[in-house]
Amino acid sequence: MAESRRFTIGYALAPKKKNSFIQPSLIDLSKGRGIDLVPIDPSLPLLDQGPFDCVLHKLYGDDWERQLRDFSARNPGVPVLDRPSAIERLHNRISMLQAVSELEIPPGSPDTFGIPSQVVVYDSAALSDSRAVGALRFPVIAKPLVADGSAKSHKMSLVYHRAGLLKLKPPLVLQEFVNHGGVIFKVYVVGGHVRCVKRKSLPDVPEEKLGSTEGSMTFSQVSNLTHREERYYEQLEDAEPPPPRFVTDIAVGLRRVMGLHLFNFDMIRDVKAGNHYFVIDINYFPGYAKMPNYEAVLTDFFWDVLTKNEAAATGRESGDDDDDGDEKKGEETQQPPQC
Ligand SMILES: Nc1ncnc2c1ncn2[C@@H]1O[C@H](COP(=O)(O)OP(=O)(O)OP(=O)(O)O)[C@@H](O)[C@H]1O
Ligand SMILES: O=P(O)(O)O[C@H]1[C@H](O)[C@@H](O)[C@H](OP(=O)(O)O)[C@@H](OP(=O)(O)O)[C@H]1O
Ligand SMILES: [Mg+2]
Ligand SMILES: [Mg+2]
Repeated sequence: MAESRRFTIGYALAPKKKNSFIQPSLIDLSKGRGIDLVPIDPSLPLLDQGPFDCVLHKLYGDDWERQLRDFSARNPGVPVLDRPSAIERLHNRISMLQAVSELEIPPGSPDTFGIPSQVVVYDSAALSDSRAVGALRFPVIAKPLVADGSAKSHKMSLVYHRAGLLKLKPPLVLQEFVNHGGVIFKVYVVGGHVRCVKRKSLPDVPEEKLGSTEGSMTFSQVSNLTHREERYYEQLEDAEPPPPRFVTDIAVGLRRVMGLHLFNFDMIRDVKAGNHYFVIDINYFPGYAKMPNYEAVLTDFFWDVLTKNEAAATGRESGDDDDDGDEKKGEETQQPPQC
């Protein structure tokens, strides 16, 4: 009897990402579907490694991008998830959120979305220039302009007053802080699969403190912190998730606009408006292991990419004519994202 076709996915990930993502449970589930996950050694030339049926990656730097370009030139039929040129816009917090402004969502939902008011500051002089920051309402969150995966790129400051800006180090983005009930909605996208989870966020700034509090507070990766207070978990539990259709529309739209398969985005709900949401962050290849049932979701995604690519290569009718093979299926089988 002929052996059934096996596929090999090469993955190039930083050690921390590899440890969290490449779990034995994912390796085993994929193996059972005929997909072998094989590490790529980033210290060796990519062209000398393989053969691969697909390359999965999250590494930074010009050298890696050049290697991927050379690899694609030599192996035009091998999908690279995702294209470095598409990932690029997520390395800058301005171009990242411009994707949200490019979305065209069909009207019909009572819920609306956008991005918070923000300005980019390139030099220290602009921090004391009222023309640059004058239109912003405080408090603001100061975020490093570059989002390059470094610890530094996650170091934020909540700044209550203009004077608090002076000690900051540009380049950064000053974004208006929005009271949102201390809960963030993280929406994980894996091809056509969308999953929304609730996570810890910064607490609201009480009305009476607005405009009166001085100074600033630094913080980092608050949504990954475990919180010991039981009351907080109740708050998280009670938070009403955004409507599934609304979340899916934004996810599908962002996927199209950005040309990416693997990302998540953070959404908060304005406590004042009640039905207005702000997208505040988009991350390439986020911590999927934190998503319930991630092994099955990723394995299904790998299978779709590989089999549709194979069908396209062998000229068979795949029943799907999009560039990456999973979009149509994703829409047809789109599960409502759960929070
Ligand atoms: N405009 C805002 N209004 C209120 N809270 C905000 C705003 N922007 C960010 N936050 C809070 O700060 C946290 C960090 O911001 P952001 O998500 O932009 O940073 P990040 O380091 O890129 O996060 P991640 O770990 O998801 O990559 C958010 O999870 C949220 O709790
Ligand atoms: O290390 P960089 O490139 O900065 O990427 C991070 C993202 O910015 C975060 O959003 C990921 O955490 P979440 O999956 O909780 O969003 C976070 O997940 P991780 O810490 O589990 O790897 C990272 O993917
Ligand atoms: Mg975030
Ligand atoms: Mg981020």
